Amino acid sequence: MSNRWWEIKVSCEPNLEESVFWRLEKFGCSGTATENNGKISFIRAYIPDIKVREIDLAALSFWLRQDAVLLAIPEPVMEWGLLDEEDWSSSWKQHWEPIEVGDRFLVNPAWLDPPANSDRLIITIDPGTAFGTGTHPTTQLCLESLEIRLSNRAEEQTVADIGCGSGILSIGAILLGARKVYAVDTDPLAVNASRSNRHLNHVNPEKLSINEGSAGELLEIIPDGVDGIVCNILAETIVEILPGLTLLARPKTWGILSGIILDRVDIVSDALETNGWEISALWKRQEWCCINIRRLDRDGEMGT
Ligand SMILES: C[S@@+](CC[C@H](N)C(=O)[O-])C[C@H]1O[C@@H](n2cnc3c(N)ncnc32)[C@H](O)[C@@H]1O
Repeated sequence: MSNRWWEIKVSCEPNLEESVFWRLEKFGCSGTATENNGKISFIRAYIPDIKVREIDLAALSFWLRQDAVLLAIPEPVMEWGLLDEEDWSSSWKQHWEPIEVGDRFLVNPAWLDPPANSDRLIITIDPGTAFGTGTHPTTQLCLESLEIRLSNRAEEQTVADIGCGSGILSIGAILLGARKVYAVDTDPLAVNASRSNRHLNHVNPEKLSINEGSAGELLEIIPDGVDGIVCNILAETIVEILPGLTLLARPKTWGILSGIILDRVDIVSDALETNGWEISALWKRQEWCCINIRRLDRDGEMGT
């Protein structure tokens, strides 16, 4: 018998997007994709049908509407239906084209040939159920920030990718020349997806380690910390794990934090100050923003 998946489709105002993502993540969805026409966000998420019953989906729909009422935003519309494994994977494939990101990257779906004459760094991705196709603004902002951070002495730098999803940011960092990347994700399906994408991109496991867990688990592997941290998770989760990220930092460690909806920047920025970080740049795209950070205690040296 083939595996089946619930496909959940939510249409909502862009400023409800973060709250919808948060609910979907809590619900256990590991695959999500979004399109935004400027006025409405269309979010798709997938979850194996053995994990939830229809009554759970009805409850999810209720919570999404309730969140909108509390935020005084028009209520979202949620629909759901069952897909066979084959339909589920072709549904992904239909909605995804190669995409240029930043000045250097081209993210190419694994089932399409890469463009012949591109001078870009090609990241080949089959996301499986994991987040990270390169189409979401939060992923793009991270890749663009990595281009800046690794434009200088990349070969000397080690990077931690917290919440690696499909592994797209880790692979991007390796292609930019990082010495070593340590990736973690709490979702075992994301860990599997990252490992198979590492293989698809011919990245040596010695250069990119991928494990289940979060900042705490990484600290056991690399007690001396890293030169850079990239973390594309929602604002509330970033605040929660910030003390752990801080333990991974050295005096000159830089950070890239994405997945933050504009009106949640304040909670992240307060937590950053408490944990000894300052914001060096803030990039916005649609409703999302990505914060580039550096340590406050850098022995008086100005960071880049
Ligand atoms: C928005 S996706 C980012 C995926 C990819 N890094 C990207 O930029 O496209 C967030 C990922 O973080 C993982 N995650 C959520 N909470 C986490 C935590 N506390 N520690 C580590 N990973 C977490 C999720 O399973 C998910 O794969």
